[in-house]
Amino acid sequence: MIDIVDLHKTFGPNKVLTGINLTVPAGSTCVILGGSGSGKTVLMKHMIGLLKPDTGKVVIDGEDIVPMSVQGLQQVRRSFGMVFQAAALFDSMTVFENVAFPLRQHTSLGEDAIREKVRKRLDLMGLKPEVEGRFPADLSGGMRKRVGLARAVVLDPKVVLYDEPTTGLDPITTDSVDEMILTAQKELGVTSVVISHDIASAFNVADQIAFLSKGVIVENGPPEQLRESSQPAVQVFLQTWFGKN
Ligand SMILES: Nc1ncnc2c1ncn2[C@@H]1O[C@H](COP(=O)(O)OP(=O)(O)OP(=O)(O)O)[C@@H](O)[C@H]1O
Repeated sequence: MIDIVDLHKTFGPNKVLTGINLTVPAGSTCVILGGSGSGKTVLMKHMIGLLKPDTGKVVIDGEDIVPMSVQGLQQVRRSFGMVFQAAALFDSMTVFENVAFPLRQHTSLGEDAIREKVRKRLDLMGLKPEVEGRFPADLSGGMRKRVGLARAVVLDPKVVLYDEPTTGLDPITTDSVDEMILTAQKELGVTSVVISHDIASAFNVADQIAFLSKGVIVENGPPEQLRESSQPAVQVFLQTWFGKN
């Protein structure tokens, strides 16, 4: 579904990505792990064409998006759902209107069809119809995340990108966000890319973990492979994490 080939990106003197190769098969979940400033967000922005690489390819569903025009990219972005660290809901809109928003923007569905679709997605994320009329400020952090994911998947995307979805959450809420990511994968068959520095969560949800360090992916494979990695950068990261917990 996603194939990144020899991607390089420099900002002035700062060589952020220096030859990234990454394949994410359709329907699987890839977690991109790495320390602060290692280039995770920059890599994710290339996947939706928000940044253009200096060199390299970003193939999404068989098409290289690097040479695409703005219109072409808009089309490709329709097949992506995004979940941000802060749920990024519209505070002045109800839960229902937040989830309905992409349908109103990008489809010509009638009110009944919109209602049905919104209900289905809220239900999938474990949210009862009673919350539809509430505003984001009245929801817990975990519920806001659920609404954010319901909105991200309302247009039936092929890929969902999660930008540090568990940062700053307590352990129980983190577990429920992990569950939600697994539900979206299982029930909707989406391909997921999760940017994270939360190892516990990465091990919970990943089919594949790619570890980014100094501009390249130094380890890439199932979670067990990361645990047994002999790469110094991975070992330091794991030790720091397990020392902390
Ligand atoms: N638009 C930009 N212009 C210049 N430099 C940038 C830009 N975007 C990112 N960078 C630089 O690229 C490097 C990687 O940043 P990035 O945000 O991808 O890190 P990250 O791994 O996501 O970190 P964190 O976990 O802290 O969010 C940093 O040195 C950052 O300053």
